[in-house]
Amino acid sequence: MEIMEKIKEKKEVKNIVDNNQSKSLQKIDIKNVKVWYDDFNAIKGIDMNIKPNSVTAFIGPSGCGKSTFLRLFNRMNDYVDGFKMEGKIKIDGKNIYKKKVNVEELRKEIGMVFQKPNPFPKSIFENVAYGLKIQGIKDKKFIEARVEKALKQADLWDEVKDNLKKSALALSGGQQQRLCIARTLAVEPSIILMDEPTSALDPISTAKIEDLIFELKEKYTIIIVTHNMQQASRISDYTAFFYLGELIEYNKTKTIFTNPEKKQTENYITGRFG
Ligand SMILES: Nc1ncnc2c1ncn2[C@@H]1O[C@H](COP(=O)(O)OP(=O)(O)OP(=O)(O)O)[C@@H](O)[C@H]1O
Repeated sequence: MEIMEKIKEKKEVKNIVDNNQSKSLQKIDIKNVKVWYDDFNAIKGIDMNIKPNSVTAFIGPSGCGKSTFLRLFNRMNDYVDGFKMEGKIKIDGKNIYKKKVNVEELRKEIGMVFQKPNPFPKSIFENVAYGLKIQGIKDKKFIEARVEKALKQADLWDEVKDNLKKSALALSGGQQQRLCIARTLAVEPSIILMDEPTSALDPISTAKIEDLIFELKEKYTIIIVTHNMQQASRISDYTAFFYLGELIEYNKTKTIFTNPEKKQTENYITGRFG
């Protein structure tokens, strides 16, 4: 091969690698997203990238649009009357609002944990196995192995392994929330959305969930809405501050909490409003 051709070929390979690298730098790519509930403009044109294997905290005063924005990623707002969205959201490079997207498939990739633990009135085992069963998986051994793995990942296995048939409703609030995390993990999503997951829990259960989030980020991309500034600064890598439907500031958590660029961010994190 001529030397010039070899150089050209090397350059092309490098370009492919660079493109792939820049793609893999973002798990979620959000472009000019706007949301309305009927005439009310709840999200006013947000651009943002979320990095894989990281924890991103959404903070901001009540009603600023954090939950609305979070629920865009698993298309949960689709069920809300009067909801309308503009803009693009790509997950792993794919536009999740394209008409042909299978929303059930999308939700396998994106788990969600809510403010109040919401186990089903079923046994501990059935709660964790639920997502696998509705996917049509019947292999008992496979399901048992996944349930055990998910309960271990959620740091609940040791507490429940001898009582898997017990009702999930008999667990404490903190245990129920870890069960809900296990239920989410059992279907092996790549993103976990958490909407104030510890606001109904006592400090010890909160600490357990925070430790868990920290461990889970090795394998998952986690986005957490929180009103607790200490929590955001303890567990997140990146923090996004929202106000009145706009993304005011988004940066490394350390920067947001030690040296924010905007006065509004500083006022919020120091408790001067919100
Ligand atoms: N289903 C809905 N129908 C109409 N308006 C809604 C609906 N859900 C939210 N909104 C409005 O959209 C705005 C953003 O609400 P959202 O719940 O996303 O805010 P938030 O920042 O998560 O608030 P909080 O911290 O109190 O949970 C608010 O003004 C709210 O009243």
